Amino acid sequence: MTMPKALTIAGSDSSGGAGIQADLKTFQEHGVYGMTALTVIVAMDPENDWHHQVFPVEIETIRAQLATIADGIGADALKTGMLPTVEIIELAAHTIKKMNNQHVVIDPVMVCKGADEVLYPELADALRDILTPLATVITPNLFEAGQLSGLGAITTVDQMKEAAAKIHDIGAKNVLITGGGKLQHPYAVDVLYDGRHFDVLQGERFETSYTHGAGCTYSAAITAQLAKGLDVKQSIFSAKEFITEAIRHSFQLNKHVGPTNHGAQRLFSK
Ligand SMILES: Nc1ncnc2c1ncn2[C@@H]1O[C@H](COP(=O)(O)OP(=O)(O)O)[C@@H](O)[C@H]1O
Ligand SMILES: Cc1ncc(COP(=O)(O)O)c(C=O)c1O
Ligand SMILES: [Mg+2]
Repeated sequence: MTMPKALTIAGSDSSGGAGIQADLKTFQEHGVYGMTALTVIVAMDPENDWHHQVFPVEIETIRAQLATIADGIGADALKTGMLPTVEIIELAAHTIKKMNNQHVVIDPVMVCKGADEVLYPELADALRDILTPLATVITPNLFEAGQLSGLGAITTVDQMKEAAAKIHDIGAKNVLITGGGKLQHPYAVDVLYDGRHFDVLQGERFETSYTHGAGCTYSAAITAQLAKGLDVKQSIFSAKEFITEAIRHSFQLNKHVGPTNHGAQRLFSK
């Protein structure tokens, strides 16, 4: 048999809800064979209020992992997650161009939920200039969309549309800005712009702080559906249902963090 294959170029979240762990669990839920190039390891300090500690992987180690897939296997779709240095962003971009993949999902991770601070402020420019033009779909959250578009704080759906148009101008084919729990709105609103139309996706919104890894899970679900051959809109609409169920059934891990439930659609949907 053959299986659709997806690659994620992303970081490890030791707590298991976000990063490469979220990506692999989500690929698996979709029946997609997941492969990885690990860029950074994130650990959380239990003695220091769950402070995020970030350990980048050596560039040569990342290069070797990417060669394994780019030169040795191939992938039907790929996504990026946390990329902790400009050099690593450049390497990811170089590999994406070399692979000439039709389905490239860029999750321009600049912040970790829970930590809520910019991990590497100097990376915003590199994510905008180097990776954004390569995206079939880019999935910034509100903060990241403000950085990429140059609009700063985004607080309304109209501003999400304005930011999406600006990010499309930078070269991303489809821009999906996630409003999530941060936007003051009765629904969990995401705005999609393909250069012609705006789609406003309204999902059921849950009053919960257990949304760790939501963005990773959402972008991985889009990647998995693209790998399976769905078109961009179908992939995004399906992924929105997947993340809504994952948040409906999210749970507490400890007093600091609650991840989305990657298996929720399989476990609880009728
Ligand atoms: N409280 C919530 N209830 C329902 N959906 C949510 C909630 N928070 C986030 N989402 C959805 O989860 C997906 C990921 O968005 P977001 O949380 O903004 O990403 P990130 O984790 O990158 O900050 C989006 O579809 C968003 O609308
Ligand atoms: C390795 C890694 N990637 C990405 C993220 C971003 O997670 P989210 O999906 O909540 O935006 C985190 C957050 O902790 C992380 O540790
Ligand atoms: Mg995110």
